[in-house]
Amino acid sequence: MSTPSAAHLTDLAEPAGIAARARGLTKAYGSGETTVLALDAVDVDIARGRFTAVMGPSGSGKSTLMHCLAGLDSVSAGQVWLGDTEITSLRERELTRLRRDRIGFMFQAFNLLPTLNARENITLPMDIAGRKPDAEWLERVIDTLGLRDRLGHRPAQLSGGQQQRVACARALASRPELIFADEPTGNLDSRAGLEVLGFLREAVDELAQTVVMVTHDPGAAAHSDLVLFLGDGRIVDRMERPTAEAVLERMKRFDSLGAVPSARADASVRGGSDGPGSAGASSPGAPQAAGADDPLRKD
Ligand SMILES: Nc1ncnc2c1ncn2[C@@H]1O[C@H](COP(=O)(O)OP(=O)(O)OP(=O)(O)O)[C@@H](O)[C@H]1O
Repeated sequence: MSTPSAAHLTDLAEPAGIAARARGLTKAYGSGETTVLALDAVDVDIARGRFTAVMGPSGSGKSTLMHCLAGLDSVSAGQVWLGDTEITSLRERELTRLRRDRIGFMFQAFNLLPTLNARENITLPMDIAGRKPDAEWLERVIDTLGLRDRLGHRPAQLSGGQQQRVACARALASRPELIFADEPTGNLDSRAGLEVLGFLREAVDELAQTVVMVTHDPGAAAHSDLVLFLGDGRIVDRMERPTAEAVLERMKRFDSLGAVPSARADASVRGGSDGPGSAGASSPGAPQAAGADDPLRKD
Protein backbone atom coordinates (compact mmCIF):
# COMPACT_ATOMS: atom_id res chain seq x y z
CA MET A 1 0.00 0.00 0.00
CA SER A 2 1.25 3.45 -0.64
CA THR A 3 1.99 5.37 2.48
CA PRO A 4 1.77 9.10 2.03
CA SER A 5 3.92 11.37 4.07
CA ALA A 6 2.58 12.51 7.40
CA ALA A 7 3.10 16.13 6.38
CA HIS A 8 -0.57 16.64 5.68
CA LEU A 9 -1.73 15.61 9.11
CA THR A 10 -2.81 19.10 9.85
CA ASP A 11 -5.41 20.02 12.39
CA LEU A 12 -8.66 19.12 10.71
CA ALA A 13 -10.73 20.73 13.41
CA GLU A 14 -10.41 24.23 12.03
CA PRO A 15 -10.92 24.39 8.29
CA ALA A 16 -10.34 27.74 6.61
CA GLY A 17 -13.97 27.98 5.57
CA ILE A 18 -16.18 26.08 3.22
CA ALA A 19 -15.27 25.91 -0.47
CA ALA A 20 -18.45 24.12 -1.55
CA ARG A 21 -21.61 23.02 0.16
CA ALA A 22 -24.66 20.94 -0.67
CA ARG A 23 -27.93 20.70 1.21
CA GLY A 24 -30.57 18.11 0.42
CA LEU A 25 -28.79 17.39 -2.84
CA THR A 26 -30.92 14.92 -4.73
CA LYS A 27 -30.37 13.62 -8.24
CA ALA A 28 -32.69 11.22 -9.98
CA TYR A 29 -32.13 9.87 -13.46
CA GLY A 30 -35.02 8.70 -15.60
CA SER A 31 -38.64 8.67 -14.59
CA GLY A 32 -41.39 6.32 -13.46
CA GLU A 33 -40.39 2.78 -12.74
CA THR A 34 -36.96 3.22 -14.24
CA THR A 35 -36.00 6.14 -11.97
CA VAL A 36 -32.55 5.80 -10.45
CA LEU A 37 -31.95 7.85 -7.32
CA ALA A 38 -28.25 8.58 -7.74
CA LEU A 39 -28.08 11.07 -4.83
CA ASP A 40 -30.53 10.98 -1.95
CA ALA A 41 -30.72 14.26 -0.01
CA VAL A 42 -26.97 14.63 0.49
CA ASP A 43 -25.67 17.28 2.88
CA VAL A 44 -21.96 17.94 2.56
CA ASP A 45 -19.41 20.66 3.29
CA ILE A 46 -16.13 20.70 1.40
CA ALA A 47 -13.53 22.35 3.62
CA ARG A 48 -11.35 24.97 2.01
CA GLY A 49 -7.63 24.21 1.82
CA ARG A 50 -8.17 20.50 2.30
CA PHE A 51 -7.89 17.37 0.20
CA THR A 52 -11.16 15.42 0.25
CA ALA A 53 -11.52 11.97 -1.34
CA VAL A 54 -14.86 10.46 -2.31
CA MET A 55 -15.13 6.69 -2.27
CA GLY A 56 -17.87 4.10 -2.43
CA PRO A 57 -19.02 1.06 -4.35
CA SER A 58 -19.64 1.26 -8.07
CA GLY A 59 -22.90 3.11 -8.71
CA SER A 60 -23.00 4.69 -5.24
CA GLY A 61 -23.12 8.20 -6.73
CA LYS A 62 -19.52 9.43 -6.55
CA SER A 63 -19.32 10.87 -10.06
CA THR A 64 -22.83 12.27 -9.79
CA LEU A 65 -21.91 14.04 -6.55
CA MET A 66 -18.82 15.51 -8.15
CA HIS A 67 -20.71 16.61 -11.25
CA CYS A 68 -23.46 18.27 -9.20
CA LEU A 69 -20.95 20.04 -6.93
CA ALA A 70 -19.05 21.26 -10.00
CA GLY A 71 -22.14 22.49 -11.82
CA LEU A 72 -21.63 19.92 -14.56
CA ASP A 73 -24.99 18.29 -13.91
CA SER A 74 -28.37 19.68 -12.90
CA VAL A 75 -29.91 18.63 -9.61
CA SER A 76 -33.39 17.23 -9.03
CA ALA A 77 -33.76 18.87 -5.63
CA GLY A 78 -31.64 20.63 -3.07
CA GLN A 79 -29.02 23.34 -3.34
CA VAL A 80 -25.31 23.59 -4.06
CA TRP A 81 -23.03 26.51 -3.30
CA LEU A 82 -19.55 27.25 -4.56
CA GLY A 83 -18.25 29.63 -1.92
CA ASP A 84 -21.16 32.02 -1.46
CA THR A 85 -22.61 31.45 -4.91
CA GLU A 86 -25.66 29.26 -5.10
CA ILE A 87 -24.99 27.45 -8.36
CA THR A 88 -28.20 25.44 -8.56
CA SER A 89 -30.11 28.52 -9.63
CA LEU A 90 -27.63 29.62 -12.30
CA ARG A 91 -28.35 29.41 -16.00
CA GLU A 92 -26.14 27.29 -18.24
CA ARG A 93 -24.22 30.27 -19.56
CA GLU A 94 -23.41 31.50 -16.06
CA LEU A 95 -22.50 27.99 -15.01
CA THR A 96 -20.11 27.64 -17.91
CA ARG A 97 -18.38 30.84 -16.87
CA LEU A 98 -18.29 29.80 -13.23
CA ARG A 99 -16.74 26.43 -14.11
CA ARG A 100 -14.18 28.11 -16.30
CA ASP A 101 -13.24 30.87 -13.88
CA ARG A 102 -13.56 29.27 -10.46
CA ILE A 103 -13.11 25.50 -10.82
CA GLY A 104 -10.21 23.36 -12.01
CA PHE A 105 -10.82 19.90 -13.47
CA MET A 106 -8.61 16.85 -13.78
CA PHE A 107 -9.94 13.75 -15.47
CA GLN A 108 -8.61 10.26 -16.03
CA ALA A 109 -8.23 11.17 -19.69
CA PHE A 110 -5.85 14.10 -19.68
CA ASN A 111 -7.71 16.02 -22.41
CA LEU A 112 -4.57 17.79 -23.61
CA LEU A 113 -4.55 19.26 -27.09
CA PRO A 114 -1.95 17.40 -29.16
CA THR A 115 -0.90 20.37 -31.27
CA LEU A 116 -0.08 22.60 -28.31
CA ASN A 117 3.03 22.35 -26.18
CA ALA A 118 2.87 21.89 -22.42
CA ARG A 119 2.90 25.60 -21.59
CA GLU A 120 0.20 26.35 -24.16
CA ASN A 121 -1.94 23.52 -22.81
CA ILE A 122 -1.52 24.80 -19.26
CA THR A 123 -2.69 28.30 -20.11
CA LEU A 124 -5.30 27.34 -22.72
CA PRO A 125 -8.41 27.73 -20.52
CA MET A 126 -7.24 31.18 -19.48
CA ASP A 127 -6.34 32.08 -23.05
CA ILE A 128 -9.85 31.07 -24.14
CA ALA A 129 -11.32 33.13 -21.34
CA GLY A 130 -9.18 36.09 -22.36
CA ARG A 131 -7.58 36.18 -18.94
CA LYS A 132 -3.93 36.78 -18.28
CA PRO A 133 -2.40 34.23 -15.92
CA ASP A 134 -0.87 35.54 -12.74
CA ALA A 135 2.73 35.12 -13.89
CA GLU A 136 4.21 34.53 -10.46
CA TRP A 137 1.59 31.94 -9.58
CA LEU A 138 1.97 30.17 -12.92
CA GLU A 139 5.74 29.90 -12.52
CA ARG A 140 5.26 28.52 -9.03
CA VAL A 141 2.81 25.90 -10.28
CA ILE A 142 5.21 24.91 -13.06
CA ASP A 143 8.09 24.54 -10.61
CA THR A 144 5.99 22.74 -8.01
CA LEU A 145 4.97 20.22 -10.66
CA GLY A 146 8.52 19.91 -12.01
CA LEU A 147 7.53 20.87 -15.54
CA ARG A 148 10.09 23.59 -16.13
CA ASP A 149 12.16 21.62 -18.65
CA ARG A 150 9.13 20.15 -20.43
CA LEU A 151 7.23 23.30 -21.29
CA GLY A 152 8.13 23.24 -25.00
CA HIS A 153 7.13 19.59 -25.45
CA ARG A 154 3.90 18.47 -27.04
CA PRO A 155 1.80 15.80 -25.27
CA ALA A 156 3.10 13.03 -27.57
CA GLN A 157 6.62 13.86 -26.40
CA LEU A 158 5.66 13.45 -22.75
CA SER A 159 5.15 10.35 -20.61
CA GLY A 160 1.71 9.60 -19.20
CA GLY A 161 2.77 10.92 -15.81
CA GLN A 162 4.14 14.11 -17.34
CA GLN A 163 0.94 14.58 -19.32
CA GLN A 164 -1.10 14.21 -16.15
CA ARG A 165 1.18 16.73 -14.46
CA VAL A 166 0.44 19.16 -17.31
CA ALA A 167 -3.27 18.48 -16.76
CA CYS A 168 -2.73 19.14 -13.06
CA ALA A 169 -0.91 22.42 -13.84
CA ARG A 170 -3.75 23.40 -16.18
CA ALA A 171 -6.25 22.78 -13.38
CA LEU A 172 -4.16 24.92 -11.02
CA ALA A 173 -3.17 27.68 -13.43
CA SER A 174 -6.09 29.97 -12.79
CA ARG A 175 -5.81 29.44 -9.03
CA PRO A 176 -9.33 28.01 -8.86
CA GLU A 177 -11.38 27.93 -5.68
CA LEU A 178 -11.81 24.21 -6.05
CA ILE A 179 -10.19 21.44 -8.05
CA PHE A 180 -12.20 18.35 -8.93
CA ALA A 181 -10.18 15.29 -9.85
CA ASP A 182 -12.02 12.24 -11.21
CA GLU A 183 -9.80 9.17 -10.97
CA PRO A 184 -6.72 11.26 -11.78
CA THR A 185 -4.41 8.28 -11.41
CA GLY A 186 -6.59 5.82 -13.30
CA ASN A 187 -4.52 5.84 -16.48
CA LEU A 188 -1.13 5.88 -14.81
CA ASP A 189 1.26 3.24 -13.59
CA SER A 190 1.76 3.20 -9.86
CA ARG A 191 4.88 5.38 -9.85
CA ALA A 192 3.32 8.09 -12.01
CA GLY A 193 0.10 7.80 -10.02
CA LEU A 194 1.99 8.36 -6.79
CA GLU A 195 3.66 11.38 -8.31
CA VAL A 196 0.36 12.95 -9.29
CA LEU A 197 -1.11 12.27 -5.85
CA GLY A 198 1.98 13.86 -4.34
CA PHE A 199 1.44 16.93 -6.51
CA LEU A 200 -2.21 17.19 -5.54
CA ARG A 201 -1.07 16.94 -1.94
CA GLU A 202 1.46 19.70 -2.55
CA ALA A 203 -1.19 21.82 -4.23
CA VAL A 204 -3.10 21.68 -0.95
CA ASP A 205 -0.15 21.97 1.43
CA GLU A 206 2.09 24.40 -0.44
CA LEU A 207 -0.36 26.32 -2.61
CA ALA A 208 -3.38 26.25 -0.26
CA GLN A 209 -5.65 24.79 -2.94
CA THR A 210 -8.81 22.78 -2.28
CA VAL A 211 -9.07 19.37 -3.94
CA VAL A 212 -11.96 16.91 -4.21
CA MET A 213 -10.95 13.58 -5.74
CA VAL A 214 -13.14 10.65 -6.73
CA THR A 215 -11.21 7.42 -6.56
CA HIS A 216 -11.62 3.66 -6.27
CA ASP A 217 -8.17 3.21 -4.82
CA PRO A 218 -7.60 3.14 -1.04
CA GLY A 219 -3.93 3.96 -1.64
CA ALA A 220 -4.92 7.11 -3.51
CA ALA A 221 -7.54 8.04 -0.90
CA ALA A 222 -4.86 7.78 1.79
CA HIS A 223 -3.27 10.94 0.38
CA SER A 224 -6.34 12.93 1.34
CA ASP A 225 -7.25 14.61 4.63
CA LEU A 226 -10.76 13.25 4.67
CA VAL A 227 -12.55 10.40 2.92
CA LEU A 228 -16.29 10.61 2.36
CA PHE A 229 -17.89 7.22 1.77
CA LEU A 230 -20.96 7.09 -0.40
CA GLY A 231 -23.43 4.21 -0.37
CA ASP A 232 -26.64 4.17 -2.36
CA GLY A 233 -26.55 7.90 -2.97
CA ARG A 234 -25.93 8.90 0.65
CA ILE A 235 -22.85 9.79 2.61
CA VAL A 236 -22.71 6.87 4.98
CA ASP A 237 -19.33 7.41 6.62
CA ARG A 238 -16.31 9.68 6.79
CA MET A 239 -12.72 9.10 7.80
CA GLU A 240 -10.19 11.76 8.76
CA ARG A 241 -6.48 11.18 8.31
CA PRO A 242 -7.10 7.99 6.34
CA THR A 243 -4.62 5.20 5.82
CA ALA A 244 -4.90 2.86 2.86
CA GLU A 245 -5.45 -0.07 5.21
CA ALA A 246 -8.28 1.63 7.10
CA VAL A 247 -9.96 2.73 3.86
CA LEU A 248 -9.69 -0.77 2.43
CA GLU A 249 -11.20 -2.24 5.58
CA ARG A 250 -14.08 0.25 5.38
CA MET A 251 -14.67 -0.59 1.72
CA LYS A 252 -14.76 -4.29 2.55
CA ARG A 253 -17.76 -3.60 4.77
CA PHE A 254 -19.65 -2.45 1.68
CA ASP A 255 -18.67 -5.69 -0.03
CA SER A 256 -19.88 -7.81 2.84
CA LEU A 257 -23.23 -6.01 2.66
CA GLY A 258 -23.58 -7.24 -0.89
CA ALA A 259 -22.60 -4.08 -2.72
CA VAL A 260 -20.53 -4.32 -5.86
CA PRO A 261 -16.91 -4.31 -4.76
CA SER A 262 -15.12 -1.23 -5.84
CA ALA A 263 -11.88 -1.05 -3.87
CA ARG A 264 -8.90 -2.88 -5.20
CA ALA A 265 -7.45 -5.25 -2.69
CA ASP A 266 -3.92 -4.98 -4.01
CA ALA A 267 -1.15 -2.60 -3.13
CA SER A 268 -1.37 -0.59 -6.30
CA VAL A 269 -1.97 3.14 -6.30
CA ARG A 270 -3.86 3.00 -9.58
CA GLY A 271 -7.41 4.13 -9.72
CA GLY A 272 -8.85 0.78 -10.73
CA SER A 273 -9.41 1.45 -14.42
CA ASP A 274 -9.36 -2.28 -14.91
CA GLY A 275 -10.88 -3.12 -11.57
CA PRO A 276 -14.38 -4.30 -10.84
CA GLY A 277 -15.73 -0.86 -10.09
CA SER A 278 -14.12 0.78 -13.04
CA ALA A 279 -16.97 2.68 -14.57
CA GLY A 280 -15.76 5.97 -13.09
CA ALA A 281 -14.83 7.83 -16.22
CA SER A 282 -17.28 6.07 -18.46
CA SER A 283 -20.40 6.10 -16.35
CA PRO A 284 -23.40 7.54 -18.12
CA GLY A 285 -23.03 11.00 -16.70
CA ALA A 286 -19.24 11.16 -16.67
CA PRO A 287 -17.59 14.13 -18.29
CA GLN A 288 -15.88 13.47 -21.56
CA ALA A 289 -13.64 15.56 -23.73
CA ALA A 290 -16.30 17.77 -25.24
CA GLY A 291 -19.71 19.19 -24.51
CA ALA A 292 -21.19 21.14 -21.66
CA ASP A 293 -18.87 19.49 -19.20
CA ASP A 294 -15.72 20.41 -21.06
CA PRO A 295 -13.76 22.78 -18.85
CA LEU A 296 -12.07 24.15 -21.95
CA ARG A 297 -15.31 25.01 -23.67
CA LYS A 298 -15.57 28.61 -24.70
CA ASP A 299 -18.50 30.44 -23.24
N1 LIG B 1 -26.97 9.75 -17.15
C1 LIG B 1 -27.47 8.77 -16.38
N2 LIG B 1 -28.64 8.18 -16.70
C2 LIG B 1 -29.16 7.21 -15.94
N3 LIG B 1 -28.59 6.74 -14.82
C3 LIG B 1 -27.41 7.28 -14.44
C4 LIG B 1 -26.79 8.32 -15.21
N4 LIG B 1 -25.62 8.66 -14.58
C5 LIG B 1 -25.52 7.86 -13.50
N5 LIG B 1 -26.60 7.05 -13.41
C6 LIG B 1 -26.87 6.10 -12.35
O1 LIG B 1 -26.75 6.77 -11.11
C7 LIG B 1 -26.11 5.94 -10.15
C8 LIG B 1 -24.85 6.62 -9.64
O2 LIG B 1 -23.93 6.70 -10.72
P1 LIG B 1 -22.47 7.30 -10.54
O3 LIG B 1 -21.81 7.27 -11.88
O4 LIG B 1 -22.56 8.60 -9.85
O5 LIG B 1 -21.82 6.24 -9.56
P2 LIG B 1 -20.29 6.07 -9.16
O6 LIG B 1 -20.27 5.83 -7.70
O7 LIG B 1 -19.48 7.20 -9.69
O8 LIG B 1 -19.97 4.72 -9.91
P3 LIG B 1 -18.58 4.15 -10.46
O9 LIG B 1 -17.71 3.88 -9.27
O10 LIG B 1 -19.00 2.88 -11.13
O11 LIG B 1 -18.03 5.17 -11.39
C9 LIG B 1 -25.85 4.61 -10.84
O12 LIG B 1 -26.89 3.73 -10.54
C10 LIG B 1 -25.85 4.98 -12.30
O13 LIG B 1 -26.26 3.89 -13.09
